[in-house]
Amino acid sequence: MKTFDSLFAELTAKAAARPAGSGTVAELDGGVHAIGKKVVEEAAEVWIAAEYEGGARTAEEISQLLYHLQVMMIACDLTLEDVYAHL
Ligand SMILES: N=c1c2ncn([C@@H]3O[C@H](COP(=O)(O)OP(=O)(O)OP(=O)(O)O)[C@@H](O)[C@H]3O)c2ncn1[C@@H]1O[C@H](COP(=O)(O)O)[C@@H](O)[C@H]1O
Repeated sequence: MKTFDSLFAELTAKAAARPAGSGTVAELDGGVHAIGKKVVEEAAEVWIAAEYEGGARTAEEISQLLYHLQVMMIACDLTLEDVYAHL
């Protein structure tokens, strides 16, 4: 099973290698403004799922929010340690 750290390693490698067809590369190329919109959209979907759609859908939406947050971290040249330092 993937973890937050292993997904971040995978996305970092994709950002460096830029394989064709990668949604991560496409999202990074969209820039911080576009990535920010995805973060806000997914955060809203977490809220709606938690309030109306049950645990399974909420978990799925949270996973998508975590993904877009990681894309934002990479776009901003932030490491896991940069974030963990504030936990
Ligand atoms: N975990 C994720 C992941 N979570 C969310 N997403 C993206 O976020 C979108 C969220 O889905 P929604 O249904 O909310 O959005 P949507 O409006 O239908 O989609 P869009 O029209 O906005 O693309 C998905 O369509 C994916 O584009 C993800 N994209 C990739 N990953 C993982 O990231 C890794 C690298 O992926 P690639 O860069 O695509 O190879 C792989 O392990 C993937 O499994």
